[in-house]
Amino acid sequence: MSVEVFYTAHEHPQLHATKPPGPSVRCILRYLAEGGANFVFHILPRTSDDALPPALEGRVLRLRKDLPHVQSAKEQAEAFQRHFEPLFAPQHLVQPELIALGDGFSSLVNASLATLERSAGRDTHSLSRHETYALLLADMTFNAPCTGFQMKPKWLAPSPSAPHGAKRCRTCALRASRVAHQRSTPTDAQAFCPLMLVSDDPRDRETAAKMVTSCPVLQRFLTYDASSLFSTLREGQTTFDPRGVLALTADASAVNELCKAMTLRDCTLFARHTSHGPVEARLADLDLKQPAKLPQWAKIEQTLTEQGWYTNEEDPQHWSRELMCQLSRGVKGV
Ligand SMILES: O=P(O)(O)O[C@@H]1[C@@H](OP(=O)(O)O)[C@H](OP(=O)(O)O)[C@H](O)[C@H](OP(=O)(O)O)[C@H]1OP(=O)(O)O
Ligand SMILES: Nc1ncnc2c1ncn2[C@@H]1O[C@H](COP(=O)(O)OP(=O)(O)OP(=O)(O)O)[C@@H](O)[C@H]1O
Repeated sequence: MSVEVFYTAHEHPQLHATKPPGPSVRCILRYLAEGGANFVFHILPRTSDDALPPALEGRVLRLRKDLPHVQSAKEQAEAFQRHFEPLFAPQHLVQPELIALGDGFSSLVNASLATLERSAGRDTHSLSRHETYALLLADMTFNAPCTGFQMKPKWLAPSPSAPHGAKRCRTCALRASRVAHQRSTPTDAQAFCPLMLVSDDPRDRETAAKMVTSCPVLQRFLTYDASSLFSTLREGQTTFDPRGVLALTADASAVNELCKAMTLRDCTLFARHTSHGPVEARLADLDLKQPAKLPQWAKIEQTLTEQGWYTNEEDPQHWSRELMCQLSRGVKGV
């Protein structure tokens, strides 16, 4: 699905649905992917003879979905700057930049999205007609000879809500419960325990790395060089959520901290490298989660505990010995 739009930068960068008065650059938005909360588009020149304006070169456009739990692009950018940018080195982040949207932009893109075959469950999602901004992000896709990967590190420490003697971390427990119901997400398909990424034993880290990528350089990066990045992620997850959602007080600042921890538990790591170049690794999708999700997070913890997923004591009909999780091997990883 592609749609033609117009870029101007008179006062500030802006994308228009129709040609505005004065000079503008035509460009093409091509659907790349979508998650639960956002659409992502490649930005291309109109023809191979045209060039993109420097501000759009090497960028993708992220447009937020019209869903109640999704913040506006401006709120996303502000929350990123306030809460997450200070935690990581700039070279390890995908920095969002705001770009304004002209009248009719969302309707134009929505009409194009309607022509696209999208995954069931998400095919009704559309752009908010009231949104006036989108985000420009570094394009982290990669093409040969460049190799790369995208993965979610997820929960790098055991859930503080899990019962004593848990044999599964939050990610492994949720994966096991979904497998029992014949469900699997891309995170489940990663098929390693996140605690392995932060294990003291490099052999564990290497095993996880091999599940992420077949590229030896990127495996080495994940096993050794990414350790401080994963440690910072884990520290944020545990510092902002020391007691777990079930022990949460109504205190607004505790709720906000939990939302930060949950954001750090659901971000994406992109990494890539060319044959002789260094590895470029950046965290993305650091959109502050919203308190509206609290009941859902609490429900997940309750279910994982009550149905025995944490302790590997699930219903015999679904039971299988946990082999993947570090906790089942008696390794704490924290
Ligand atoms: O609850 P989880 O751990 O399964 O995480 C959800 C993710 O599932 P995953 O396990 O990574 O496949 C889920 O990812 P998918 O849609 O399955 O790719 C979303 O990221 C969801 O966040 P949001 O509702 O889009 O804000 C994520 O929800 P929360 O991070 O708000 O819990
Ligand atoms: N900067 C980027 N460069 C290349 N591809 C990207 C980039 N950002 C996102 N994508 C692609 O678009 C997909 C959806 O983007 P994103 O994770 O931002 O959406 P989301 O709705 O916030 O996701 P989630 O469902 O995890 O909440 C990603 O999984 C990835 O494949």
